Amino acid sequence: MLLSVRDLEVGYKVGRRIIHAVDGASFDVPRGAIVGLVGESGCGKTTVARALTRVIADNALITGGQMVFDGRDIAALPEREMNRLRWRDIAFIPQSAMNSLDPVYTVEYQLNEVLRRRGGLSARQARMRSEELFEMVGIEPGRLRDFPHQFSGGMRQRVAIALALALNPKLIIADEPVTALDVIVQRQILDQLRELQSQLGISVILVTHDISVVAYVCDRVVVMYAGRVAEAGPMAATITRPAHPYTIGLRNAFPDLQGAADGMLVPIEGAPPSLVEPPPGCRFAPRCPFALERCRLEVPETHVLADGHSAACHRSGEADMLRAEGSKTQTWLSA
Ligand SMILES: Nc1ncnc2c1ncn2[C@@H]1O[C@H](COP(=O)(O)OP(=O)(O)OP(=O)(O)O)[C@@H](O)[C@H]1O
Repeated sequence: MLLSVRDLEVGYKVGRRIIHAVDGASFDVPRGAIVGLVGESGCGKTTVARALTRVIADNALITGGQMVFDGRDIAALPEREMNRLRWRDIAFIPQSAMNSLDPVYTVEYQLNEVLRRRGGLSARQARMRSEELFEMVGIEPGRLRDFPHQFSGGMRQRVAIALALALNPKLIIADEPVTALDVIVQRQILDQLRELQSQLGISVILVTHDISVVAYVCDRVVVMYAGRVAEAGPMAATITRPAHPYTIGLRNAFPDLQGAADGMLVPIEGAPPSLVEPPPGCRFAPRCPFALERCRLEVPETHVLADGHSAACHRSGEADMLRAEGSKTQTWLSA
């Protein structure tokens, strides 16, 4: 396993309150796999992604858990060692990657910053590597001297991928890499990411709210809800045989996916709970059509359903019924 996250807790201090943005999240990233971290806005995906690089907001605090990357716990590494890990071992493509390229400098200058300052390459080596990287992501090397605004959105995303690949990391974390792009360009970028990932044997964590992106490109999926992992497993098994009502509901919100409710778009009514004072039991219980009294009171354990597939639901033993009922529109309308 390249990365094992266990019981991760990250909070944000706002005044005298703590927002428990990630509250006991556990998941694994195998070597050479693309893992989708999926869930609706505010569930803590970006917080997890940033905790993994330890580039977190000033008011954020990692308060518990482990993130064992290649045998070392990121949470416990001194900042100096962590800094050595960034770009070289773990590269992060932030959510606003397309706009985060500095408009004042050419793309080559920005690649040089990573290659020379971080990687210690000579000017000549950096030039050669930049050309190689551009070829890898399908951009004509002659365009290295262009400024970010001279590239289209999709091309800028490719540049961001080239930048992430610069020092041959073992893991790339990409936060919503295709969200702002139209569907055709999305597919091209995802195809490219997949191709590079398999060529180079790296692992990718792809953060997205869009489960159809996960279905298109990921090997595994981790479904987050309100700061916790609801369900995790191999992509095909989790999408076709989800066992957590939230995953079933999420699938219904993307009607193109196989198994979605009557082929119609059915949103999950309501909103996620407060992360300042989350409900005591299952966090999805207030919106769950299958919730029992117990669900409102007791935090569900994570149940292993099959090899590498698990769900944190008191009723995961009744998964066949949950799937059958959960794929009916009516179930969600009357919740
Ligand atoms: N710097 C911050 N200070 C206070 N609260 C924050 C901060 N950053 C994030 N949060 C809160 O933490 C929770 C998790 O946010 P996070 O950005 O990780 O979610 P997300 O699933 O990535 O959502 P999105 O897709 O909208 O970015 C949210 O309730 C959010 O409002």
